[in-house]
Amino acid sequence: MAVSYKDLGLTNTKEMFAKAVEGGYAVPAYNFNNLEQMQAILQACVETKSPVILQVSSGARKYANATLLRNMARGAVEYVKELGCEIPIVLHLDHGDTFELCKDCIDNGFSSVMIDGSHHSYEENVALTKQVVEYAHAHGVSVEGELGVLAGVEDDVVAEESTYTRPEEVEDFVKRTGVDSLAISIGTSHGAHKFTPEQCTKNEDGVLVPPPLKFDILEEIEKRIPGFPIVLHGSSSVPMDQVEVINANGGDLKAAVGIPEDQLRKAASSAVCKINIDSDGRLAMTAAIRKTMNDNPAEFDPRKYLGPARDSLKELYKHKNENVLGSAGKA
Ligand SMILES: O=C(CO)COP(=O)(O)O
Ligand SMILES: O=C[C@H](O)COP(=O)(O)O
Ligand SMILES: [Zn+2]
Ligand SMILES: [Zn+2]
Repeated sequence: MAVSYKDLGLTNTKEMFAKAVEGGYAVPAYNFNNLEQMQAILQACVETKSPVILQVSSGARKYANATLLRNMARGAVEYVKELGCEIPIVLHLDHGDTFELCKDCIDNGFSSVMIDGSHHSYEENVALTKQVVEYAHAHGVSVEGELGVLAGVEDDVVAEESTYTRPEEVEDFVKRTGVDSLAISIGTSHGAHKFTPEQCTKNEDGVLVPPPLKFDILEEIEKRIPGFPIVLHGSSSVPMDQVEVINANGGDLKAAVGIPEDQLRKAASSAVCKINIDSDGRLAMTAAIRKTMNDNPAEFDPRKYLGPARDSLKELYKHKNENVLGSAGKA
């Protein structure tokens, strides 16, 4: 039997995005695969009074089981009430690649889905996205589409180079598909290695500084679809202090580079109203786990290393909400 997101107490993105575009901030979209990530996201967003998008990739569904994830989202709504602050919560499919997957999520309590047809031809992308929108909207569910390809691994597809979004396509795409938001490619990419050292310059401290995002493309897009909700994927900043902790405790992460926070702040103040962050959370958890295990070699209670990992993740997300996305206080 199908389960509607409304029965779980979740919301779609409609009002959430309208407020974010109007207010010049971005709603955080944090990926989760397990209990500790869920706790960290919810605690951080309640403490900062931020709306939140809980993101589930198809990999997360395989890892954690769709039924368990759905019931965790149901639990999330009750948990935030218990914490004393009712923030709007969206359960979102990240990088859906087929109609069937999107339909399955819609039938299983998701309030928002992404259909990423950007690896297909333009016309195929339009047709696939439109098909998902028709089914989703009949159920009150929001849909995110994508135009342009991000470099890196996406939907198990490896793109060596990004293809920036073509502003001249966005108006036609939005009109013909009926999507509620649009993910664009302006220089971000997935993972902890977003740029090669050759693509970067070095600042006076020897830190790699990547090329700036293509704000000219974003501006051109905004001119063509004024006020339309825009989404940025691949928006981890890859904090060097976390990378250093990982490497100092047996890790081996080389030449990791992310998107500088000032670039994201600037994007959040525009029509960009959803910013996707996953890798930074992975780094924070890994750093805390590596350090705790190294410092306490006799410890074997998972709570003793997952607990600090969760707390570090929570601090990271509070920082993002307060100092980067501007979503704090907007719930
Ligand atoms: O875009 C993302 C999820 O869809 C995550 O991006 P990062 O790898 O930069 O965290
Ligand atoms: O965009 C990808 C997200 O970071 C999710 O990653 P995943 O597919 O490994 O769960
Ligand atoms: Zn894509
Ligand atoms: Zn993504």
